[in-house]
Amino acid sequence: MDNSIQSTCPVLVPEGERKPLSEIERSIITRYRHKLYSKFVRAISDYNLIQDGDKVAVAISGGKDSLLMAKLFQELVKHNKIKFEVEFIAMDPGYHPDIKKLLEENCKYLNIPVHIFDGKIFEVVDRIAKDYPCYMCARMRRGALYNKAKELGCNKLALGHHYNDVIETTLLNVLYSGNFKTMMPKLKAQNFEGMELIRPMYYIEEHHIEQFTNYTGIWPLNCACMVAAKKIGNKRYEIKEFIKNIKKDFPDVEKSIFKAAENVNMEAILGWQNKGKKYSFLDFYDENE
Ligand SMILES: Nc1ncnc2c1ncn2[C@@H]1O[C@H](COP(=O)(O)OP(=O)(O)OP(=O)(O)O)[C@@H](O)[C@H]1O
Repeated sequence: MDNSIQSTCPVLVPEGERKPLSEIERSIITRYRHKLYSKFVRAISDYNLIQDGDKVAVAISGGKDSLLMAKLFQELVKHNKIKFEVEFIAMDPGYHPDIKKLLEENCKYLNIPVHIFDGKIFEVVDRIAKDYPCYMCARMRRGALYNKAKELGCNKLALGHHYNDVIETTLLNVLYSGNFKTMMPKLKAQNFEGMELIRPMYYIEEHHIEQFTNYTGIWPLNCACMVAAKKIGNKRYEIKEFIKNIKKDFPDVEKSIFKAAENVNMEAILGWQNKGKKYSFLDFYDENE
């Protein structure tokens, strides 16, 4: 892969003035309806992510994706088609005080009543997982978020992963881990009984989130990590560039990668795993002769 490609966090800094809240909220169902709100609602419906009676903890890191997700949830609650409740949660993993202030200010400006709680994850990860901080951080973060969600009486935890995260994860697994595994729109939590993780931004394209963020004039948190930042190259940014390059010759490449997980042909698969057990096509080769 080209060594000159970006291996650190891309930074999003909106060019214009911050728009009034009423304009930002209106834009979600007018200017950005097709690109954002309709796709959010469609993923919730296609994958049956939310039902009447649910209480969803919406996880906010303060980045562009989760700030938008919070506003999309508020819009959905307002529309009242599904009778469910939301709580907004943000775990402070040990952010620099200026970063934390930006998170608080953005949530206040956007009228997102967020519960910010201490996770102290950066400190622990830096101490015990110096070489692979991202993996450990993600695991600890997930646990902390589930705990908080449970404490608030929620049965679902919503994360702000989007369409491009899904595609990049699928490709990362094929290219670097030698397996075919996508990022699922929902899954049951393993260590938190009755709790489900949902990804309602599943169909939303990242460049549309960037367009929206630019339009709002809100400065999201960029690169708030205090452990891995600048220490290691991030394969995800390399994959982003890689996809961007293939897209020049094959504009539908993202759609194809996304669809691949919907169209797995079980007659052309050598092996698979299910509930921790491995299978080979040979195990079933002589069946139904
Ligand atoms: N400190 C945190 N507190 C609460 N939720 C978090 C936190 N960090 C991450 N999340 C949740 O996990 C999702 C994925 O995290 P990741 O670090 O990959 O974010 P990202 O792709 O940079 O998205 P974002 O723009 O929302 O930060 C976020 O969108 C958010 O829902």
